[in-house]
Amino acid sequence: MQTLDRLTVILGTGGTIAGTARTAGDGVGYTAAQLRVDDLLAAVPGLAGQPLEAHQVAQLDSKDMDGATWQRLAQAVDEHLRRPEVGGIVITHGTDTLEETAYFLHRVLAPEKPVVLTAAMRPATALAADGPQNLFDAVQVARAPGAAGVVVALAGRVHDATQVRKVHSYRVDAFESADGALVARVEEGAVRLLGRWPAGDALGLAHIARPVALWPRVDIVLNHAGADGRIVRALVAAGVDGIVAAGTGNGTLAAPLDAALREAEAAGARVLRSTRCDAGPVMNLPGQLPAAGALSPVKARIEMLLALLAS
Ligand SMILES: NC(=O)C[C@H](N)C(=O)O
Repeated sequence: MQTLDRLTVILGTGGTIAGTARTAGDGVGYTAAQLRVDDLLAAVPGLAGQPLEAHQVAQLDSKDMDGATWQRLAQAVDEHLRRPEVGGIVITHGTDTLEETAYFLHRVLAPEKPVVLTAAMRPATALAADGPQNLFDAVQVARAPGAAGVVVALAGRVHDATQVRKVHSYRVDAFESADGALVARVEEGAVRLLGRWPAGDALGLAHIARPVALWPRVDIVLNHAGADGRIVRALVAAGVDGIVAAGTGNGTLAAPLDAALREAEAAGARVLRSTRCDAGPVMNLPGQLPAAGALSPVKARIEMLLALLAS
């Protein structure tokens, strides 16, 4: 049973939450000069005196997130969660690929203790930085009785790793859950549960232990007006192992793209149809390439990568 005085471990990975702005009015997230996770904690007076421990796992703009950093992060999360005195983990991350890291950790670790990813849309030195409040909220989520699984806490809302997407390039509340279903809200430091904490079956760290240079190659191809099969054929020639097609609507594909994907499948590549729409599932229909269900293209890519790692 979780008690309120258990330790929360904060793992820093970089992102705009750790970024410094060029000028006080720069609200876009210049991240070249990055603050360490201890500096981020020091900027949140409300966290003083709480049982926290901070470690720097990476220091990058999350557009540059990669498999090796995921391996290191999953390893660190697993190690800290095994410590009986640790009640939960907070990960500070960039917003750009946050939903991918959250989904990856969910599928690999499916932790019983809470793992809360948080971020900021504005740099730490912006006039009205959002990082300190998000970090404070994330710690409250990690310490909330009953909290579990991989979630994302940002702008007072708590999202399930499987549902969350970045939907806005600039707004402070840049994330949404598919169909609007939130796990919880954070109000004045209190966590109000609205849904369920995420749960699932963990694949385990051994599943991703292969050196990243030997991981299968999975790419995403977009359907659009005038799309043809040239990119797909180039990918097959380059030795791609899997292709996620971000289709239109319910995963529909222009005829030449569909034909090229079927050729890729016949040549041995795994193929999945997802949708470029912001929400909604892609249904499996007779005679069509396999569907990714409710997974967004980037999460379907992770799912395929993990499936191919098993083979
Ligand atoms: N707001 C942000 O965090 C954006 C930044 N480029 C990142 O993902 O690291």
